[in-house]
Order: sequence, then C-alpha cells, then structure tokens
Amino acid sequence: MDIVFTDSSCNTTNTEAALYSQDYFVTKFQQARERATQSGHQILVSVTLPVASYDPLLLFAAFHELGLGERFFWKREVDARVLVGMGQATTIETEGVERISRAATAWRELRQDAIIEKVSDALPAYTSGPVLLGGFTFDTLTSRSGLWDDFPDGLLILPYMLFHADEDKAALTVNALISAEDDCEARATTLFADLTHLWNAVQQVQAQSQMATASSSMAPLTHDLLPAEQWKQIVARGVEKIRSGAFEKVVLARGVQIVQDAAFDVDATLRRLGEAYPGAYVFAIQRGERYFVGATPERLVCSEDGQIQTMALAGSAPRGATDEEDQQFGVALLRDGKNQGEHHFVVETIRDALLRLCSRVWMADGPRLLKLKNIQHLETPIMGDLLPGHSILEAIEHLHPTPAVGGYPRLPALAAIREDEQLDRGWYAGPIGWIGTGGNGEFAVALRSGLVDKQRATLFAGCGIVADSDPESEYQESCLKLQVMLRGLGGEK
Ligand SMILES: C=C(O[C@@H]1C=C(C(=O)O)C=C[C@H]1O)C(=O)O
Repeated sequence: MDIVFTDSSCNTTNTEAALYSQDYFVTKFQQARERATQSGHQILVSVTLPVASYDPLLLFAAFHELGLGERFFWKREVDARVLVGMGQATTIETEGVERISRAATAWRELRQDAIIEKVSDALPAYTSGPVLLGGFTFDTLTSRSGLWDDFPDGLLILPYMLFHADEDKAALTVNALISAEDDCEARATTLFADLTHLWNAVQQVQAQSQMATASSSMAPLTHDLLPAEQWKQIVARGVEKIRSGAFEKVVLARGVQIVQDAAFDVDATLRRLGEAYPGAYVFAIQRGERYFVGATPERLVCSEDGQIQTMALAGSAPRGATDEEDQQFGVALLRDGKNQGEHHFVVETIRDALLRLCSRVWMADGPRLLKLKNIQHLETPIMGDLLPGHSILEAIEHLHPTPAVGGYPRLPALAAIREDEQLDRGWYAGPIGWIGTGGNGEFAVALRSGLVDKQRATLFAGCGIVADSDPESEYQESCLKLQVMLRGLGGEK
C-alpha cells in the first residue's frame, strides 16, 4: 500500500511511514470497537501524522476539490499558527444561554476512552490530537432574521481531517468515531482512500495555482442595512441612555450588504486578508454554502499550558496619511478621555473575570497603540495563570461579551443592543476559534467580518458609544472597520 503523506523535511523513516498504512487504521479502529462494546458509547480515534508545511490555502482548496464536507480556516501570520479543517467526525451543537458550558460538557464526554495517536515527535505542539473548531453567537436572546440559519448558538466541529501547523512543523489529523457495530476494515479502506484522494487533490491544486492568474475585479452594489441617518439616530439614542444613567458604554453595530454578479471567491478573500492583515486572525467557517469570514485583530483568549492571554481592545482613531500625522493621531488617541474611558471599562471587566478563574493576573499599566492598516486602537495585553480544573471554554464563558463588543455594565448594555440596534449579529462579535486537548486553544472575537452567501455578502462593524460620542464620527469609524472585508472581497485596495 502506498504511503499517503511522507514528509522529507521531517525525515520520516520507513518504519514511521509504515505506521500509517491502511492496516494501521484497521488496528486502531478494532481497538476502538472493543472499547465501544465495553463502554456502550462511540469511541473517538484521532491520529496525527507529520506532513510537509504546505501553504494552508492550498490545503483549503484541496479540501474543496475533495468535496467531503464543510471547510474551516484559521491563520494568524505573525505567530504562524494555521488550522484548516474539512468535514466532520462529529459536531457539538448547543442552543441557549448555556451554549458554552453545554459545549464544554459534550467535549469532555467525547474524549472519554478516546484513542489518540501522535505518529511522530515532530508535530505542532498545541494542535496535535483531536481539535474542535467553531464558535458561538454574540447573543442568544436577540431575535433572528434567518440570515444566520445553519449557524447555531454554539457549534464545535471535530473535523474529519485537519491540517495544522506552527512555525516549523505541520501535521494532518484524521478523526473518526467508531461504534460497536462498525466494520473496521471498511472504515479504514474509506479513510485510506480519502487520504489518497486528498494527496492527489493537493497535487492538482498545486499545478492549477501555478497557472492561475489573479483576478479581483469587482463592481458590486453596496447598501447599508439601515439608512445611515437612522443608524446615527440609534447611536444618539444610545448616548441619551448613557447620559440618563442607564449604563456607561454600549457597542452599536451596523450591517452593509454587497451584491455582485458572480459568487464571491472565499479562497481569494482569505488570501487577500492574510496578505493585508498579517497581525489579524484570518478565519472562515462554512455552513452549507455560506461562509462566515473575517480578519479580526482581537484575541478573546489564548490558553497554553495553563496560562491564558487576552487583551482589552477598545478606542479607535484613523491612521494618518503621513508618518507625522499618524503619530499625531496616535498620541491624541492615547490622551483622549473618551477613548480612554471606553478602554478602561474593558480592562476592568476582563481583569474581574480573570480573577475568578486565575491564581494570578497581570497587565500593563496603561494601553499601547495597535496600528492596523487603516485604523489604530488602544490595546492592553492581559495575562493570567488558570486555576487547576479551569479550561478555555470557562474563560470564554466569563469573558464574552467584553465591553469592547457589548458594553458596560454588561446586562443593561446588552438589553439596549437588543432593543435598539435592529441588526441580527449572529456570529459577528462572538467567539471563534479552536480547542485542543489539555485545555489549550485560542478564540478571537469575530470582528471585521462578514457572512458570504454566494453573490451576496453581509458585512458588520460596530463602535463603542460613551456619554460624549458623536454619531457622525462613530459612523465614520464604522466605515473604516468595514474596509477590512471590502478589501478582502476584492473591492478596495
Ligand atoms: C466592534 C468593533 O470593534 C471594537 C470596538 C472598538 C472601538 O469602539 O473603538 C475597537 C476595537 C474593537 O474592540 C468592530 O470592529 O466591529
């Protein structure tokens, strides 16, 4: 039997290669079937194999060719972490306000008696073994419009195949759920055939991409979901509520829909986003024919070996046209009371949330500037040591929604969003990311994002509103934020 993925860079030996022959999978599936018979539940088999460090978009395209299920993409250029998933061994879908804790319980159950094999020592440290990919809605209590059908309140996918990489290693994980009745030979034959097809698809896509010419012409029709003046009135209402003492900050968002003749090219969008925003988390999650896509600068939480890292990101100004102007805008942002206030609520709330989960929390004295392509933000990195027994999902449950995307205090601000915003946020501004074993994982806040549905894309952007916010300036700020996805879809340079 041919070896599917050999990896010259990892010096895969013949012995190692022989490990992942078809017989190897038969043996693992038989072990799982025995455990399934004894335990009465399905058993997860997860095998991680070293592979060459392919361009993640090549794998994303090859997964499309393969046609074995929906795709997921995650990449942050600056830390070189990549996850590209396809299909599903199983999914965890949850609804309602307890969507995150229910997902945590289901994930624990899924790992019971699991057979987890890592067929080399040279594998990415945090993403090897079974990894769930997915996210959560911003809010379970807003009324739904149908825009986000197929995107449940909580969705964590255990992909059938996952390509993942860090700075110097890459791997492919294959996952299967085996039951007491399974025909292990047949399952292994199918899996091995799929791996062979994947390998062929990678070669095919590689050959095609060498011939492909870049095309990004677009003349789309763009319209605000709510007329600009109406959105500004909503912001003005938010300001009034704040001035009357209902709450101190609320984040109000708006949507824009763009339509063109041909379907948007999600693969090309991800490539553009990755090139233009190397510091951002570039992501895509597919449900049916739709993709939720974005390039967000905001980390919600990263958990590695019991240490968590998060950030307060709030307070914005444009980038300057010259270095001098840019510096002026930056200094003004650092000194501006309104933006400092917006930022402060976020820092305080995150610190309080972490103190409930961590033995130690530390952060910088004050914010620094995070300079993105056309906008700059105030940013405070925050870290903590997780108390034993706590996981990334609990951290998400405590942190989301931070006042960077909800408001402060949380409950009255959320009530105002539900009452006034008139937008079905769906997964916009919700947590999106991945969870591995050992409590490790990373979630971002799904900003600078849009829902791409063939020829139509709905893009979202929001702004933190405080007592002295000006509706016109907030509208302009939201336009800057929308440019990320407009550029990603090929519309702006
Ligand atoms: C809500 C968004 O961005 C958030 C709001 C910010 C602000 O109000 O200054 C800045 C960064 C983000 O935390 C968005 O991009 O849609």
